Amino acid sequence: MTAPVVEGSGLSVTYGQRGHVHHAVVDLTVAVHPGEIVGVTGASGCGKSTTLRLLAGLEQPHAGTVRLGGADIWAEGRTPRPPRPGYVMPVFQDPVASLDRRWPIWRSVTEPLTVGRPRMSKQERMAAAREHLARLSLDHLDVRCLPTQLSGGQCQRVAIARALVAGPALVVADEPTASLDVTTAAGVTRVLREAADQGTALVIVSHDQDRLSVLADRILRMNRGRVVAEEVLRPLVHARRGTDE
Ligand SMILES: Nc1ncnc2c1ncn2[C@@H]1O[C@H](COP(=O)(O)OP(=O)(O)OP(=O)(O)O)[C@@H](O)[C@H]1O
Repeated sequence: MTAPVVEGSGLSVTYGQRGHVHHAVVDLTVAVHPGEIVGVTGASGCGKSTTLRLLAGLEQPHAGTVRLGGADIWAEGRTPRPPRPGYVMPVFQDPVASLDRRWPIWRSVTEPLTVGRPRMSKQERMAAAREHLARLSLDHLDVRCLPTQLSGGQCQRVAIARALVAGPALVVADEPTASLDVTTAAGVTRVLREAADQGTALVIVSHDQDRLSVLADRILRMNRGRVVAEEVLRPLVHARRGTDE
């Protein structure tokens, strides 16, 4: 089996002060491998989004370690050290807030392509944005428009296109299909699965159990900050990708 893309061990996060302490995540251990889709579900407030932020290196745990690409990202203190820029791409719960309001969407979508790669012209970037947005049924959009001119569901798909465009090692997505109708959500599900088939690992938070059952290889159920159940839906995922054949 290949090395995990992300490995969280004994993670705990506590909010509040003495007397009013709230344990948002408690002793959480999880490893996600290339090409694997892990769903995280549970009641509102059980710690799903905090778990995503921990695995993305966006929040420092009060206890435990987070390894991205094998490196302990908090080893040197309060500044996370991911393996490389763009190694992990987040899709936040508020899709409008996750995009820069001043940037036309072609710029947001293709920004990850500008990091450590040959320079692309504006025309090339606009064409790449159109191509990736078309895969998410947004081919009718003018790529020069601003996020403020789009619906929440359209922004969500723009954010997903941005997250996937450069083939990151890991995508963490908070309710990526929440604002979408059934047909559009199915299209997004297909694109996320295709990304996994290309080797990207995904951690998806969702309240939608049916959607997760279709999408995920493994589902973690959380309650009061803890993983209380793990359901393996596709146990042969690593063999399927030929990593241990
Ligand atoms: N910055 C913060 N300060 C204080 N408490 C917080 C903070 N962030 C989260 N919490 C608390 O930690 C707990 C877990 O929050 P989290 O957002 O991870 O839950 P969730 O399962 O994602 O919820 P939802 O499904 O409603 O988005 C909640 O009780 C929340 O109120």
